[in-house]
Amino acid sequence: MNEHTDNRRPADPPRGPAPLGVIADDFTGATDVAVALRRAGLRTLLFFGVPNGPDEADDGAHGPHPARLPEHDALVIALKSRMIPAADAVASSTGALEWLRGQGAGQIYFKFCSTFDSTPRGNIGPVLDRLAEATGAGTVPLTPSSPEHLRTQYQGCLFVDDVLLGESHMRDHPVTPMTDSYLPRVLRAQTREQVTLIGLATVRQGEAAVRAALTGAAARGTRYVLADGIDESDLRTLGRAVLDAPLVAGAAGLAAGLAHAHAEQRGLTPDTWRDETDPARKAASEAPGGPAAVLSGSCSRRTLEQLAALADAGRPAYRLDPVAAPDPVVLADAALTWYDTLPAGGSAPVLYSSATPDRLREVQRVLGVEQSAAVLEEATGLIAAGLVERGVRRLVAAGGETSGAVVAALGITGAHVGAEAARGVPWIHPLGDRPPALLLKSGNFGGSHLLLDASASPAEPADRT
Ligand SMILES: Nc1ncnc2c1ncn2[C@@H]1O[C@H](COP(=O)(O)OP(=O)(O)O)[C@@H](O)[C@H]1O
Ligand SMILES: O=C(O)[C@@H](O)C(=O)COP(=O)(O)O
Repeated sequence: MNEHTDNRRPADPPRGPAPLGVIADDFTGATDVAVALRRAGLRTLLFFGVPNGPDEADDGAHGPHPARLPEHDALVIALKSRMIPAADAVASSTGALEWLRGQGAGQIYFKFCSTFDSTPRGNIGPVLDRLAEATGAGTVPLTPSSPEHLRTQYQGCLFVDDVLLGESHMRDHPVTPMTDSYLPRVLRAQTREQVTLIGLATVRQGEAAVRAALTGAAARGTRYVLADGIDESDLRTLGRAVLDAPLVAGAAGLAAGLAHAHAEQRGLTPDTWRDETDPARKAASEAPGGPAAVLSGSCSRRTLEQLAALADAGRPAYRLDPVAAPDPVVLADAALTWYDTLPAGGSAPVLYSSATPDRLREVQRVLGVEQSAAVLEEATGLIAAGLVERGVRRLVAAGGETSGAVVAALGITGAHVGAEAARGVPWIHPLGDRPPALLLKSGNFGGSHLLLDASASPAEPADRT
C-alpha cells in the first residue's frame, strides 16, 4: 500500500474538480514539475513509477477509490522513460495514464525536459502520439519554454541561457545529444503527425488569440502546436488558453502557467492548502539534516562546475571508472569499501562517474553508450542502498537518469515535496520507515555551490548559491 493513502475514509467523500494528472519522463523532471505546481497553490502528490496494480493507494478489497488519497489537486507520476526504447516509454506512459484516469484525473500533462531531450527515435513524439490517441486530443499544445530555468522558445527555436540549443552544452549529452535547435523539425522526426507553431506575436495578443490559433490548427488536422514563450507572462497566457485541452505537454514553465489557471479556477493560492496537520506542509518548510553523501552521474556542464566546487572545498571524492571495472557489483563494492575508510562524522563525500565530454566519449567508445550508462546506473543504485545502510540520511543525486536509478534501488514509491534547495530542485521526503531525504538534482539546475551547500553539515558554511 502506498503511504500517500489516507485510511480515514470519509462516509461521503467530498470531490473537488478533477485533478491534473502529470506524467513526467524522468525523476528530476518530476520533482521540478511537482514543486512548480505546488508553488502555484495546487496540492500535489508525487509518485515514483506507476503505483502497483489498478490502485496501489487502495486496500485492494474495494477497487480503486479516489477518496483514499489525501485531498489533492494534482498527481505527478515520475517515469524513467526518457532514454529507454520508444516502445517501452509508450507502454509505461500508457500505464501511468490509466492509473491517473483511475484516480479521476481530468487534464493530462506530459512533462518532458526543458532542453527537449530526445532522439530521432523518440521518445517525446511516440509518447505524445499514444497519449493523444488515448485522451482523444485532436490538437496538443506544447512548449519546452521554462523562463525560470532560462529556457525560451522563439520562432520555434529553443534557447538555453543565451545560446541556441544546438550550440549549448546539450550537444554533448551522453545519451540524448541535442544538435538541432529548431523544434518543429526535431519533433517531426519523431512523429508522422503534423506539427505547427504559435509564434510569440500571437501569444502576446492574449488568450483568445492563442485559442483561435489552436482551433485553426485543429481544423487543419494539425496534431502538435509548439508555442513560443519567452517570459512568465507568456506561459501564464498559454496556461489560461489551454485550460480545457485534454492533453498538454512541456516543461515546468507551461505546467506552472497551467497550474496558475487551475488555481485561479479553484480559488486556491499557495497558502490556502497549508494547514498545520498536513505532513506536506511540514515537509515543505523543513530543511533535512543528518549525514550526507553526493552521488553524481550527470555529465552536464553545470554539474561539472558543482563537482569542481566540492573538490575546491576538499570534500572526499571517489570516481567510478566503468572501463576499469565494467561490472556494477564490483564498482559498487569498491566504492563502498572506500566509503568505509572515511572518518566518522567527516564532511560529506562525493561518489561520481561524471566526466568531461572527451572522457565520456572515450568510455562510450570502449563500452558503448547504453552499456556504460546501464553499468553506471546500476552501480550507483547499489551504492545508494549501501550508503543508506551505513546511516546516510541525506542523499544528493545529480542527474535525471542517475536519480531514477537511486530512487528505484531504494524502493521509494512516493514522496512529499519539500523545501527547494534551488529553483526547481526540492528536497524530497520519501514515504516509508525512516527513509533518507533526497535531493534529485537535474543536470543543468542550481548554482555552482548547490551540491556543496545541500550536503554541508551544520558546522560548514553554506548559502553560497
Ligand atoms: N563516465 C561516464 N561514461 C559513460 N556514461 C556515463 C558516465 N557518467 C555518467 N554516464 C551516464 O550518462 C547519463 C547521464 O544522464 P543523467 O543522469 O540524466 O544526467 P543529466 O541530468 O545531466 O542528463 C546516465 O545514464 C549516466 O549513467
Ligand atoms: O525540464 C527540465 O529541464 C528538468 O525538469 C528536467 O527534466 C531535467 O532533466 P535532467 O537534466 O536529465 O536531470
